[in-house]
Amino acid sequence: MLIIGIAGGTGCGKTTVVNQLIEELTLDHVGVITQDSYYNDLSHLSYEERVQVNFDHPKAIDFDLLGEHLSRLKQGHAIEQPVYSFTQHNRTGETLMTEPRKVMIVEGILIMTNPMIREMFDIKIYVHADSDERLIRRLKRDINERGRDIEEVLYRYQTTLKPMHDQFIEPTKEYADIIIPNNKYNTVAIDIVRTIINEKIQ
Ligand SMILES: Nc1ncnc2c1ncn2[C@@H]1O[C@H](COP(=O)(O)OP(=O)(O)O)[C@@H](O)[C@H]1O
Ligand SMILES: Nc1ccn([C@@H]2O[C@H](COP(=O)(O)O)[C@@H](O)[C@H]2O)c(=O)n1
Repeated sequence: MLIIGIAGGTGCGKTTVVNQLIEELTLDHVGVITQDSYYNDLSHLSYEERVQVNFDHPKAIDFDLLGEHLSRLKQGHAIEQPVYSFTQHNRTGETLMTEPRKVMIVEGILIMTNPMIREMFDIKIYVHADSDERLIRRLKRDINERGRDIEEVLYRYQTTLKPMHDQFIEPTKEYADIIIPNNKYNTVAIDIVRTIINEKIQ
């Protein structure tokens, strides 16, 4: 199994890159794990308390569960990936059965901050977009798709998102084997990574 980690700041286009990569591939060969599924279970907190959580700090992620799931997939077992709700700020209680594939893609802002998880990646990719571009994309996406308003996004950006990006996420760029510049759609980089994946699944 080839495990590809795709990191980068919020709004840089990780999910879009993953969708572009798998577009022309047979889903029997490629599987996707998203870091969002591994936000800590916050069922012990009220909604008001969950809203206050810093979701951009590595401590917000259940890396033990993510590591356990990746190990099980590597051993050829299916896993139950938790389903996450951005409106509830919590896991939904549902799971998505995820089968092992020849290529597993793991994407998320913080996945390369954890040494144990980082070690599990055969290829590490960092998607880069400038911070103003990322903020614009995040505003549009969170308002349209994640039930947020402009005040919420900007408050989160100033209080946690930007400082955590600078402290934890941007420094993981140094671990990357490949950096994809993504201020504009980058079809050349997508083709290169897809070629690598295709070689593996031949
Ligand atoms: N290269 C790009 N140019 C313009 N918009 C983009 C680009 N890549 C992604 N987007 C848009 O930006 C938003 C955030 O992208 P997404 O892939 O969800 O980022 P991430 O998963 O890194 O947070 C989405 O609405 C997506 O359509
Ligand atoms: N309840 C939550 C959990 C996370 N976030 C934000 O999501 C961002 C990571 O996801 P991307 O798809 O943008 O990579 C991260 O910056 C968190 O602030 C949230 O808003 N609410």
